[in-house]
Amino acid sequence: MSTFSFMKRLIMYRPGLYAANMLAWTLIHMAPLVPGLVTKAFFDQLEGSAPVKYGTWSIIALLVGAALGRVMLIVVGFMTDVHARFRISMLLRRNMLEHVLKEPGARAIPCSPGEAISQFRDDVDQTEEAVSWSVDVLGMLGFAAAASYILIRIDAQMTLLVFVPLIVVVASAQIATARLQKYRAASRESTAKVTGAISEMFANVTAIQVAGAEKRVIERFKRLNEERRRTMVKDRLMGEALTSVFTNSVNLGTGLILLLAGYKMRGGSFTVGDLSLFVYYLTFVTQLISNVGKFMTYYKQMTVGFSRLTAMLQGAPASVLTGPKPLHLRGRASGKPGAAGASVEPGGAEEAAAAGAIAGQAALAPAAPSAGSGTARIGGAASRAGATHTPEAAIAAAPERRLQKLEARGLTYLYPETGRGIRDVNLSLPRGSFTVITGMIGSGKTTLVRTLLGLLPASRGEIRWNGRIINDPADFFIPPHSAYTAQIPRLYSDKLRDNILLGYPELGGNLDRAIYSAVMEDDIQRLEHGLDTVIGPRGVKLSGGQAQRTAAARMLVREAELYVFDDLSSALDVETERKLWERMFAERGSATCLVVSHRKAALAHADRIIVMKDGAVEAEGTAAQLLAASDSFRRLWYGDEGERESVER
Ligand SMILES: Nc1ncnc2c1ncn2[C@@H]1O[C@H](COP(=O)(O)OP(=O)(O)OP(=O)(O)O)[C@@H](O)[C@H]1O
Repeated sequence: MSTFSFMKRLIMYRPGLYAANMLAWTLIHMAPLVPGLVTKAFFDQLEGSAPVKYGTWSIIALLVGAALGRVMLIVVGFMTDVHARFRISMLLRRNMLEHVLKEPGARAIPCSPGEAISQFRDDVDQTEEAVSWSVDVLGMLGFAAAASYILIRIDAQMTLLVFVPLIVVVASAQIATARLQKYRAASRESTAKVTGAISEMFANVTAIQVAGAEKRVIERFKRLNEERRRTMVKDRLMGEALTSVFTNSVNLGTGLILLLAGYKMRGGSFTVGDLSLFVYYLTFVTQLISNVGKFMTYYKQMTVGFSRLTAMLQGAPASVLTGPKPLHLRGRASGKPGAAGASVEPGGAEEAAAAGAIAGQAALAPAAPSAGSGTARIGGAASRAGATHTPEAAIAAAPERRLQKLEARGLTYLYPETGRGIRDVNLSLPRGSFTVITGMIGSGKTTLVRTLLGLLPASRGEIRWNGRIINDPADFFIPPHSAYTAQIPRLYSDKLRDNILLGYPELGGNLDRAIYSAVMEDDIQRLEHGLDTVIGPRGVKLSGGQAQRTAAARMLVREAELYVFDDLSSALDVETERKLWERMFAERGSATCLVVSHRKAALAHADRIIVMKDGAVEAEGTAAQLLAASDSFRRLWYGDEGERESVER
């Protein structure tokens, strides 16, 4: 899609509002024609070169009326402009957010969160600016045409002599703004590098101290600052030079008019009224040229912004950005389907999606009403409490959706950046089974569970739930079908309770049970305000183990058929981990578990262990079978904590 079509589609989102805005601004730009002519008539009367048509008071009334009229037009113009701008930027942000929330959670954005935020803010603002300035073009050209016609009729030679050089000066200055843009971009980039370096330093104080790297870090910081100083000086110098050209070109033009007018007035071919009209229109013509230049600059910036916004779509068509959608949130209260309106904590799309914080229960919509006995679950309070509004009610109402068997065949996902990932993985999880995926670092364990859950887009393979192919795993693998705890917990600066519930209803003791299963009851007692303790940005007030168990409790509070843990126990001590698995086994009922772990406490409980190597399944079986058959497994088993546990299962 070209930038022009992009702009056209944005305009067509609210064509009536755009037309009203354009009408208002055309009138605003054309309005100065009137006071110019009134002033000319006034001076011509005074001079006696024109018959007296209006008294002094009539002329004052006309001028005041014209000024008031323009003020009112400007008020209307600002109102239409604000409305039009808001709709354009909100449509873009809404559509982008909806797209990001629909993308596989682990690759929802193709850049860092900071860059994505800057695109949501700056690129959208630039687009809004360009579309908003496009309404001025008609009025500015209209004024230029009318003013030129009037002035040429008075004195064609003088019009040419004064306006042509002026147009050349201002237009050249406008062309120079391209260079200004370059300098501005460079100064912004160098500022971003300096702030980036500061945030990296603050985030890595310990690493810098441990490596004794203070001197090198400061040297680098100095270099970045020096680069910033140079780019900022260029930027400011160019900016000030251009401003002075724009400001002084009016004075220059006025000087030229005075020189020529004096000469012509002596010859009697030029009146004082003509002089006033030339001087009056001169200001507006200069403004006009500079405004046309501004529009061209904004248009260029929009082209850059548009390509960055399109890159955010990761291959989806650019028309996604401009799809006409309602902006209001009516009918989108939390808990209802609809991704864009749902409240999702920033930065945690993957975990929030998997934990069911996004209210996307669309996959369950056509649930057939039929009776079914509830199954025992860790977080099963909701259905026991008869809370029919919870997602679990959907499973209760549609027992055929209860997991009997989950299968994956030929599952493949390779990261575009490294070409590594997983290849042709087969998996079969019967109801109630406890399967552990294990393997060396980088063998593909996380990639496998993420691809299975739709958090990464599989390039090949199929996933079947009770034999039925799941086409959109990202929409399907959410509670009550499945709940997931990611390897790195994403916590928010909020109360511990809200971090666990993430908007889920607290019903019939489900929270207490989840806390117990996640072995958190003692930690909560030790916290100053218990569950109401605010845990700080990213949960900094919690230890690594507490953060992981909070994430586990978040998963366990949701009733699900399948629980997926990605290396849940990596920050837990042996005793806490033992308790956690014991409680899981006692509480999970018939729920199915898929666990990434290399720890014996999990491996020893497993019905089936899958050993991953270089992105493929290397061996499968129980711990006893694998200890006999797999070298890799023996290394993992005996390499763990130095324990020598016997295999009891
Ligand atoms: N975001 C990414 N971009 C590119 N390559 C990646 C990315 N994440 C993982 N990989 C690569 O994919 C392969 C599998 O990684 P994965 O994280 O699935 O392994 P893992 O077995 O879960 O490792 P760990 O035990 O450290 O969690 C590795 O070779 C890794 O380098």
